[in-house]
Amino acid sequence: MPQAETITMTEASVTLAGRPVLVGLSLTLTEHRIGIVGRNGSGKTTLLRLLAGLIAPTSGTVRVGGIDPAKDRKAMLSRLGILFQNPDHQILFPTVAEELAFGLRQMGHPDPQAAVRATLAAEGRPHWHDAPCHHLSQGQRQYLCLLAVMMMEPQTILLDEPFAGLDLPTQSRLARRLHTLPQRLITISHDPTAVAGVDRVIWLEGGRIHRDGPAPAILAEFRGAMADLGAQDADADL
Ligand SMILES: Nc1ncnc2c1ncn2[C@@H]1O[C@H](COP(=O)(O)OP(=O)(O)OP(=O)(O)O)[C@@H](O)[C@H]1O
Repeated sequence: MPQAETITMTEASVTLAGRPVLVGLSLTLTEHRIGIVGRNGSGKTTLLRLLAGLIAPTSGTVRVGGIDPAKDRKAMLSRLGILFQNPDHQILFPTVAEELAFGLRQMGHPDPQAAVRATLAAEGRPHWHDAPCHHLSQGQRQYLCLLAVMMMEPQTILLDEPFAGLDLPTQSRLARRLHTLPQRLITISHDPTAVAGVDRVIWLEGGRIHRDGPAPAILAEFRGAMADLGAQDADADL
């Protein structure tokens, strides 16, 4: 797999329904493991959508390997994959095999069906092939979505709260699996545990970069600030 290309944002802002949601973000992302933390409503998911080209900046620029992700969706198939927080926002097809084949077909893969069979066999889940997606549990559906993304072998995978709604053993299994992936991972979470050990943490606050640096220092400060806010009943602004 080729090295993940640099992602850059230059003074990128997003206004939604007249409200500034992201404000003047300038970032150069080159690290292998990146965490983005922030409170509810701080703009994390909007940033992920912006990086993936699902929305365009209201002003400023976003480039993935020099390409505008909002303008060239096809070029992004091999560059960016997304694992959404809710697998049901991602799954489009009734059966596992159809779901897994879709991305490959979009990419012009010569034999998606054979690739799906091979992947399910390698995962020890050949019995999933014809299973209806809605018969899988939430954790299994999320795993299915991860498999679909992995099969497309994008350079970078964007993960939105990947551990939310999963029980502890499923979280551990997913964390181990993610850890071994050769791709660049950009993980978005309100939970500092989900991004402990990454190379770089970006802390968003009110749509702006509040802190940006090594995980131990930034996460210690983030935990402290969240504990202080929690002690103050400070959720009225959510
Ligand atoms: N389509 C939209 N129209 C208007 N406002 C929006 C839209 N999408 C998001 N927002 C607002 O933008 C802000 C940031 O939302 P976003 O979902 O990016 O935050 P988040 O950090 O991912 O939050 P959470 O942790 O709760 O998922 C919120 O105040 C939200 O209400």
